[in-house]
Amino acid sequence: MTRAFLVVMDSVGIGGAPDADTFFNGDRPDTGANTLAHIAQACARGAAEEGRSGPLHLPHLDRLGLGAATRLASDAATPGLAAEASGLWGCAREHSRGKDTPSGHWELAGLPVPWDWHYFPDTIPAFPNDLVQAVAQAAGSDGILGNCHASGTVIIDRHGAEHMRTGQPICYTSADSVFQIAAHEETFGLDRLLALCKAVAPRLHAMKVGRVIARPFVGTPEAGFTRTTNRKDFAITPPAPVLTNWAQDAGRRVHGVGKIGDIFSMQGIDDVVKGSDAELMTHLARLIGTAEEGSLTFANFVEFDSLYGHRRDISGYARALEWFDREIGQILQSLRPGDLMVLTADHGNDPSWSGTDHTREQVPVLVAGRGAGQIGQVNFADIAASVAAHLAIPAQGPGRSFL
Ligand SMILES: O=P(O)(O)O[C@H]1O[C@H](CO)[C@@H](O)[C@H]1O
Ligand SMILES: [Mn+2]
Ligand SMILES: [Mn+2]
Repeated sequence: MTRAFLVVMDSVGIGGAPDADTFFNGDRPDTGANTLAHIAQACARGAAEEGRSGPLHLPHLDRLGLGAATRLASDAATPGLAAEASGLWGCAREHSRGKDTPSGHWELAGLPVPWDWHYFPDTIPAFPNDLVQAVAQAAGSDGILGNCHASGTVIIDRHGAEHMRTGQPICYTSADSVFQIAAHEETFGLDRLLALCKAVAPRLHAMKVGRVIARPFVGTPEAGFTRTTNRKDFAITPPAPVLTNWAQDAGRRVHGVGKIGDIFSMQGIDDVVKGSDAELMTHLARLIGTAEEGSLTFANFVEFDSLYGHRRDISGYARALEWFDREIGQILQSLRPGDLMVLTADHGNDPSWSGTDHTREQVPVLVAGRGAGQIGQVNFADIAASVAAHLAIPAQGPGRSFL
């Protein structure tokens, strides 16, 4: 028996999506967006010097094949990433018509999204009146604030004081199929915010809006507002069994790390640990020591995306990558013979791009524990099929194992 660790570096895209021209940030198509390459290029020209310095330094990921995968996906220059790949490496493309976290993760888990998500228009108001009424009623408020496309940090600065005064929830969306509700943890109440999201989620899911996201924050108008780690996503349940179900149905343990539980509505998942990425890394290290033979551990590290990609913070993103690389270097050393670790991503979020939304990109597929070589260009669902093949459990859906 062997174990599998599937680790998603949220939004670490490597460019080259063949359908990038059909996805947008505002009016600009995502053609040419390349999260990893553009960060590497900014670092190399000294344009990412906050809290770090010089060329992007990712020796462990690069040795697994990150630079090689990026050049395969997109032909982009990857200064600083020039190692001879010693892992099994390739790049993967997504087929679902969404560049969001659930679309990416479901497809990585073997299930391309079988429908078109509902997106709210980039207009003010963004939400239909009946939805606004329903949300206000569920919140027990006179109305809602926001009602537009926005960045989550900008909108709490804009409406935080009024929200504290009126008790109206701040509702906003993005280029993703999301309905996000921001509210103050103390004046509005965290439990009340979670209950509100849970109450309105079925209505939004029925519209094929992928997620209702609770966005709690703290602070004051004078000192400013900060979001907390108590974010919670209420996502549509995957409409068919995915990798986690395949494993559980075969009698295997399935451990979730980070937002995996939310993304899959806990389908097929035995237990989940949550926290900051630093805390999640500690949990992942612990699981490398304790995960049962034959088990699947599925982890998501979200801060690349939430703290740096959406904020268009190139230095911050580079710092996060360099931190992750150091940590994963340690983790790779503690894998046991027979263990498989796959490092990949769910979409891009190029911090050098315009707008604040995800970018349609291919993702890296970096495999430790199964020798060296080139996988080439594969599909997201092939990752699920490969993990299933490694665990010797039956797979479903369109994926084909590359192992
Ligand atoms: O700007 P914030 O609130 O971080 O929102 C981002 O987070 C959402 C979920 O990942 C995305 O759809 C994007 O809107
Ligand atoms: Mn994501
Ligand atoms: Mn995101």
